[in-house]
Amino acid sequence: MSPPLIEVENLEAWYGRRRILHDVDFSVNAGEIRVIMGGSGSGKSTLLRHLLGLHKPRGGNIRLLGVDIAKASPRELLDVRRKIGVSFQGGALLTSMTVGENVALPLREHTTLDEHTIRIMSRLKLEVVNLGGFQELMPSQLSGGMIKRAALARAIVMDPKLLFFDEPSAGLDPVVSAELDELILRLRDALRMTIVVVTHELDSAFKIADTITVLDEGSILMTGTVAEVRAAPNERIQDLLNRRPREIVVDADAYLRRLTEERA
Ligand SMILES: Nc1ncnc2c1ncn2[C@@H]1O[C@H](COP(=O)(O)OP(=O)(O)OP(=O)(O)O)[C@@H](O)[C@H]1O
Repeated sequence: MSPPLIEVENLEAWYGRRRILHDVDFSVNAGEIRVIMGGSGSGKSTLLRHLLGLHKPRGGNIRLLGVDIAKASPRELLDVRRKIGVSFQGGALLTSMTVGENVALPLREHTTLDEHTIRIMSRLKLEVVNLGGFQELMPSQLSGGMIKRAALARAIVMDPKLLFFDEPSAGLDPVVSAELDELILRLRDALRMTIVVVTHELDSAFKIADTITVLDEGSILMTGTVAEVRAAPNERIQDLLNRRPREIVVDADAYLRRLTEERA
């Protein structure tokens, strides 16, 4: 069996004096769709930023495609980044360029391919996401779901081994969101991509995940298959699955102390 594409050991992440992630351990194997699930503020985006090497971990290790990203040279980091696709929340297409030009951007930036090949490759990827023939439109002429799909085409235009998708369903209606789920499954099956999806949408997570990592208050409650997560006896997991709110206990003194400490 090939080694995991992502290996995280004992990851610890801080913002200033606040510890956000601790004891985070998990790995992602080739060909799987891993969903990282957790409530608001559980640390999903922080984890994603560390996985992508945008922040250095305060403790622990992250190996991405076999490279320890905290110790990697800028050249090694660039090499790893070229093999990774990322689709962030909001899509972030450049509004002054056509859809086709947006999708072609990574090829222009990272390769020396000629114009004709770049056009063919970006058109092919637009077809993969069901946007064949839309290359000449401007992003403002697309619906929310189409923008997400165009951003996905851009994320996969370099045929990445590993694709990160942050909150695919955010801002989409259920039907469009279900279409995007189908597309993610197709990328795994047809293009054999390994995909990490960060979401708090349970329906979507259960539909697309091979495995789920459940994050809560900065640590991992469990990693398992959909069936294992659904059947987990852990009370906090069941609260998340049944959308039961956490009991909010406010310690006003501790809150004020932290505020003044953070300002000091
Ligand atoms: N740049 C930052 N500086 C300081 N604290 C931050 C920063 N970004 C996030 N945090 C804090 O870290 C914690 C985890 O936030 P994070 O955005 O990773 O959670 P999340 O699970 O992605 O939440 P959501 O689903 O609401 O986006 C939160 O308490 C948040 O306030």
